[in-house]
Amino acid sequence: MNLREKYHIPNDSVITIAGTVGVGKSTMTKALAQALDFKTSFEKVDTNPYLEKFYDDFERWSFHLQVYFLAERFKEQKKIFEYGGGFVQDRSIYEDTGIFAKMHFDKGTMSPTDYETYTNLFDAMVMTPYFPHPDLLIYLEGSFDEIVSRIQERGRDMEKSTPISYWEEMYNRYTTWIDNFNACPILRINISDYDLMQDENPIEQILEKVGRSLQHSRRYTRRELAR
Ligand SMILES: Nc1ncnc2c1ncn2[C@@H]1O[C@H](COP(=O)(O)OP(=O)(O)O)[C@@H](O)[C@H]1O
Ligand SMILES: Nc1ncnc2c1ncn2[C@H]1C[C@H](O)[C@@H](COP(=O)(O)O)O1
Repeated sequence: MNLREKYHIPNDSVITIAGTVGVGKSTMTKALAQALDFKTSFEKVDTNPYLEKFYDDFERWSFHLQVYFLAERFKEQKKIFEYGGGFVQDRSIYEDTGIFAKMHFDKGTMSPTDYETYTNLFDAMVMTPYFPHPDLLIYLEGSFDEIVSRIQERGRDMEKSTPISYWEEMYNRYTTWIDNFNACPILRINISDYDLMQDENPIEQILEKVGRSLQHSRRYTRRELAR
């Protein structure tokens, strides 16, 4: 029996991993996809033509970057749909608007006109009945100090030279965002409870929780559809 069968995880599930920069989304995406024999959908950082420019000058590049990310994630979403699911996705599309675009607008590094254009585009593309939402959003959380030390350790120059206040603002916004998120079911995982780098890899404990959350959410969806 494979791990998908063991934990009752349907073959066509779409699981998205959310959380602040450096919390461990890519690491979790790889580990889960490997255990489940699912495909992965990663954010491409190295080939992003705007990201470094954005960290150099938020005001000049924030709109370009958001439109770029939206297009990339929408293409990935289409690919996931065409394959019929069976994916783990590194970061959800909801964080682009709920965290990043909003934060730059609130801080004055995205103009009101650009923000309105962006949110109109986002709503037209994503917040419709035609957009397939993930079956489960796994939210990774942990202490701010641990997350900042992971960003430093990973060593992307553009992130290392960004003031710590930026990461702190983002961290606080994530906490509020997840408490109000309702686009799909959520499973919260604290990085201090499940350390994927340990010798005793806790992936099966995570799969057990994923399986239970997926069954619960599918039962809920069926009940809602029957109403
Ligand atoms: N469980 C863990 N324990 C220790 N370090 C970790 C763990 N998970 C990830 N890391 C490290 O933290 C850094 C950020 O992880 P990453 O998966 O790239 O985060 P994200 O995709 O959320 O930005 C990387 O250097 C990674 O090796
Ligand atoms: N929507 C976004 N706006 C600004 N910056 C973003 C957005 N999505 C991702 N990013 C940045 C944050 C990090 O520097 C890299 C990759 O994110 P990570 O959380 O490490 O996967 O892109």
